[in-house]
Amino acid sequence: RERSLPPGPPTLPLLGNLHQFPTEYTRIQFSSWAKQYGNIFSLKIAHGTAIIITSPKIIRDYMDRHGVSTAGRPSFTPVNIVSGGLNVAFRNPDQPWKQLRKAIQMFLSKEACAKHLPIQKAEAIQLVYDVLKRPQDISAHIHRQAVSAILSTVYGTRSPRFENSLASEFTTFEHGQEVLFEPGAIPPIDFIPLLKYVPARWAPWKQKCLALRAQYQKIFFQLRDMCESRIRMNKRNGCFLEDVMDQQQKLGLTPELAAAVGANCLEAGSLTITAFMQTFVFCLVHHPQVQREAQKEIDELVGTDRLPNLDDFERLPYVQAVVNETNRFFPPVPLGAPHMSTADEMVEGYLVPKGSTIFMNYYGIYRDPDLFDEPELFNPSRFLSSEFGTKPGADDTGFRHDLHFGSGRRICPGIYFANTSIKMSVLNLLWAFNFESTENRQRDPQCPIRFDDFAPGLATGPKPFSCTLNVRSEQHANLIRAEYASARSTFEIFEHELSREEADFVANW
Ligand code: HEM
Repeated sequence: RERSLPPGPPTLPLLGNLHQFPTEYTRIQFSSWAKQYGNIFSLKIAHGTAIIITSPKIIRDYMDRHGVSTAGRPSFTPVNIVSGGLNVAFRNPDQPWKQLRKAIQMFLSKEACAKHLPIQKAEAIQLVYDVLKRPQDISAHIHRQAVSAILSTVYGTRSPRFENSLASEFTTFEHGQEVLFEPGAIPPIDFIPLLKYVPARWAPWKQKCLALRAQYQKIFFQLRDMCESRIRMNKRNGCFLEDVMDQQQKLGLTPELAAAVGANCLEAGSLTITAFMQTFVFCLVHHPQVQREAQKEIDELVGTDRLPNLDDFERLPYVQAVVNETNRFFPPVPLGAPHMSTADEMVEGYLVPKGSTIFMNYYGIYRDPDLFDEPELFNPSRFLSSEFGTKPGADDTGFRHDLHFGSGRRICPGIYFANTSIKMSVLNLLWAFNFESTENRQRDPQCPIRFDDFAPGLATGPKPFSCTLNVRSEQHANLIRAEYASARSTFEIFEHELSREEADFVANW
C-alpha cells in the first residue's frame, strides 16, 4: 500500500488484500475493518485501490461536494454482460448514461409521480387485500406489489398475482443477479482483467451471466414490444414508456436504449422497495410493543371508518420513526453502489487516487456505537429524541434522511417514488393487521434479531422468515374489501394484456 493512502489491513506482494476480500457479507467485514482502521480506510486489490467510507461527514464533504470527480463507476463486467452495457447504475457518466438518466428522471420527477399516485395507492390497497386473503404469503405479496406498481406506471401492464406472472419471472431473474453482483461474490475479474478471458466452461460466473442475459432480453424486449404494439393499435393507456417512444428521436434513444429505460426503473426500483418492506415486516413481527405503539398513534388519528392516506403520514411521528429506524437498522442497499474517482483528491489528509473504487458503508455508519446507543437493537424511539436517531452528544454532521439513497451526482432518482410507496404500504399494514411470528425457535427477548437473519446481496433484506398477519377486526376486513372493490377501476386500465389465467384470477380473487 502506498503511504499516502488511507490505512488498511496489511497487504501481500502482488495480491494486496485480494486474499482477504470477503466473498459474501462484505458489509460485516467492511464494518469490522472500519472499527480497526478508521472511517476512511483502503484495500489494495492487486494494483487497484478500494476506499471504504464509514462516515456521513466524509460522504458529505467528499462525495456530495465533489460530485463530478466522484461520479464515475468502476467497471463491473457481469452487469455489462447481463444488461448489454445499459444498466444506468453501473455506467460511467458518458452520453448513453446522460440519455438514460434524463429519461428516467422524466418518469420520477415530483410532477410525474403525481400521475403515478392513483396506481401506487391502488397497489397498496391490493397489498392489504392479498394479506387478508392469504396472510402467511406476505413476502410474495410485497414482491408482487413493488413489481406491479412499476410495471403499470412504466409499461402499462400489471401483475395481479405473483405465481406464473411477470412479477415472479422478473423476481427470479433479479435474485439471480443480486447474488452474483454482491461485491466479492465472483472472482475479481475487473481488477485482474486476464480472468475475463477464461472460457465459460471453466468460469461458472460467466455461465450465470449469459443465462441471465437471455432472461433479460426475454423479459424487457417483450415488455417494450407490448408498449409498441399498444401504440400501433391506438390503445395507449398513458404509461411512461409510451411517452419515451413518442420522444424517442428527441431523447436520442435507440430501441435498445428505450427498453433499457424501463429495465432500469424496474430493476433499481422494485427490489429496493421490496427489501425495505420485508425488513419492516420482519422487525415488526419481532417487536410487538412497536406495533402496539404505532397502532395506538394511527388509531387516534385515523380511527376504523377509513383506511389511512398519504397525508396522515406527516402527522404520525412514531410511524415516521418506525420507517427511519427500519432504514437505519438495515438499509436496503447496505454498501450503496460503488463509485469511482476520476481525479486525485486529498480526503482527511489521505490521497484518494484517480481510478479508486469507493464504497459508502451505510451499514457500518448505522451500526456505529459512537453514533447510536445500542445500534444492534431495533428501537424507533431513538428517532423521537434526535432527528437522526443519534445518541446524545454524538456528532451528526453530514446525516440526512436520504443518506442511504446514495450521494453526489449518482444519488438515487427514485427517492420520492420509493418513499410514497413505502409510506402508503406501512400505514395500511399497521392500520389493518397484527404481525405474529410463526417460527418455532426461541429468540433472545433482549435482542431478537441478529445480523445473520439478513441475506447477502447488493440490495437485500431478511432471509425467508415465517409469520402471519391477523386482521385487527371484522370492520377493518370489511373496509379493505370495499376499498379493493373501488380500486378495480384503477387497475382495469392496466389489465388489457393479462393472460387468460390471470384474467380468471382477477375475476375470482
Ligand atoms: C427503498 C428504495 C430505494 C433505495 C434504498 C435506493 C437506493 C439507491 C442507491 C443506494 C443507489 C446508488 C446511489 C449512488 O450511487 O450513490 C441508487 C441508484 C439508483 N436508483 Fe434507487 N433506491 C430505491 C428506489 C428506487 C426506485 C423506486 C427507483 C426507480 C423507479 C430507483 C432508481 C434508481 C436508479 C435509476 C439509480 C441509478 C442512478 C445512477 O447511477 O445514476 N431507485 N438507488
